[in-house]
Amino acid sequence: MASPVLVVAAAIVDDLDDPRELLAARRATPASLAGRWEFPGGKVDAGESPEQALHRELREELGVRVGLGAELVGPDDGAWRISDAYVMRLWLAEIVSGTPEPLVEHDEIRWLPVGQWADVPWLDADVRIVDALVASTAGEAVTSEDRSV
Ligand SMILES: Nc1nc2c([nH]c(=O)n2[C@H]2C[C@H](O)[C@@H](COP(=O)(O)OP(=O)(O)OP(=O)(O)O)O2)c(=O)[nH]1
Repeated sequence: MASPVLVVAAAIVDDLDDPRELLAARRATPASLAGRWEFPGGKVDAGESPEQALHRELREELGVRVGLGAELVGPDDGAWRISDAYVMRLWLAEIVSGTPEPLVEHDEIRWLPVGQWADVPWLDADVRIVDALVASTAGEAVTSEDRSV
């Protein structure tokens, strides 16, 4: 069987040191995925490193440049198996220039506040990844109630 194609994506947060908002993107295409939310990103092209591909995809899809933080290491040889055809790697990221807009395959982007990161209909394969992301950033994401004490 052919080895799965590598997809790279970003969990873009407002602040890598204190992540409170997560950027989710709603797919407009293809019809089978339209209306579901995902991490912006895409396939790695021949000759690209995963990180190069991720920067390219975020420029093309959202019009932003990012700084990458830690990778959210997955259970499938360090990555996240998302289907028979694809395996995904995901990095935390922070915008360093540009204002994100849904330029290509998305019709909406949304900053999800802390505590509501799972509250949109993510692509099926992303649900466990969002859960892992919430768990991995829980220690850093301080609620507004915490801040006031
Ligand atoms: N970008 C992205 N793709 C995901 C996620 N979760 C998930 O199952 N996928 C699937 C959807 C697609 O079937 C597959 C490939 O992603 P893609 O369609 O964004 O790749 P791409 O931008 O390179 O697409 P294209 O230029 O070939 O049209 O991965 C996710 O969180 N982000």
